[in-house]
Amino acid sequence: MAAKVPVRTFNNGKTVPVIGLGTWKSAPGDVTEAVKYAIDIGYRHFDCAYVYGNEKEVGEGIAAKIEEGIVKREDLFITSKIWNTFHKPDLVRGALLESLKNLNLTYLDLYLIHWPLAYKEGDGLFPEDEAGQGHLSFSNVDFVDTWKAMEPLVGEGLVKSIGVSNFNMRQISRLLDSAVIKPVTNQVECHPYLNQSRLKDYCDTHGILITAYSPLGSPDRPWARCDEPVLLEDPKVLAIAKRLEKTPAQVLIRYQIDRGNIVIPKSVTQQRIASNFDVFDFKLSKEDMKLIDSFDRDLRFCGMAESLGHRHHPFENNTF
Ligand SMILES: NC(=O)C1=CN([C@@H]2O[C@H](COP(=O)(O)OP(=O)(O)OC[C@H]3O[C@@H](n4cnc5c(N)ncnc54)[C@H](OP(=O)(O)O)[C@@H]3O)[C@@H](O)[C@H]2O)C=CC1
Ligand SMILES: CC(=O)C(C)=O
Repeated sequence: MAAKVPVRTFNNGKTVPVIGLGTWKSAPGDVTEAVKYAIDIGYRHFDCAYVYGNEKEVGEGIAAKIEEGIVKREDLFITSKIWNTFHKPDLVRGALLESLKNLNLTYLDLYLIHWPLAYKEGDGLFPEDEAGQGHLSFSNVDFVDTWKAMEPLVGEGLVKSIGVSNFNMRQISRLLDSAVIKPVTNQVECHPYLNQSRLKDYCDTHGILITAYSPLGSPDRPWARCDEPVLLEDPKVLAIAKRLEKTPAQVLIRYQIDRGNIVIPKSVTQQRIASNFDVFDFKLSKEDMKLIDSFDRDLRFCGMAESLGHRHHPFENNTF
């Protein structure tokens, strides 16, 4: 039997496994097998999103393992995210129902506002503006109003918890001013090159857990440039991994766990899915944590450059 994954507790008392499998860029043809294998070896947490275009295939992996009797639905923690074109309050419930249908589930454990940015409703997931120069068409919907439409979903039993993603400190503060339900997590890019220490301190103060996305530096992001540093090949990370007799990925994953974060590395490769999960037999020393903290270089790999100019862009104006 697979070992139990340690959990963290949200501000609403619900628990979340500290490590989950990311699914962005996992091809529909690969992700079902990846999810099935992950469940077999003990993963219980899966990070999904409508915009990843593979929820149906993730759901097939989950359904297969429930059918086989390996897990029950309540053993699993499934996250999805509302995409930017569905922020208008009257679209929110329908967007959730669509993800539930894709995933073949009756409820989600966690539903996130994927970005604080709203795009024009109804014209595909990346609507272009009238000039048609590849510029995105924005919507004026305020994420505070989107949040107000998400809150009733908890009472309805369609989602157990709600949270945000890619929110900066000011945006969380605005949300908290009117929220009836506090977000349980802010899912943000987080790794040694962008360790988010100030945002983390702010979130800690308000009982909001950080979920670290792209913890390995997202080497397969579609816009990666060959002149950008590769975190998994950083000689300083390699040296720590060698000294501890761990893989660089294990060190990067353990870094998040030892900071109190939740971490969601993505892989569709069985051997990596397994080794990324094999991180519960060691802990980084205080000295190594401090050393890795010092690698920060404010380097963001998922900057949402195509939405610069949006009034709710989270990373413009040097806001953390
Ligand atoms: N809320 C948001 O806006 C965002 C959320 N996310 C979420 O976070 C997840 C993780 O982030 P992501 O950007 O995918 O990037 P990660 O940092 O998790 O890196 C994934 C890449 O690393 C490779 N990899 C995985 N394990 C290893 C290993 N042990 N050794 C070497 N290479 C490895 C994978 O390859 P392979 O698969 O081929 O094995 C893949 O190319 C996403 O999948 C998604 O669920 C990510 C970005 C934005
Ligand atoms: C990967 C992802 O969630 C993005 C870019 O929004």
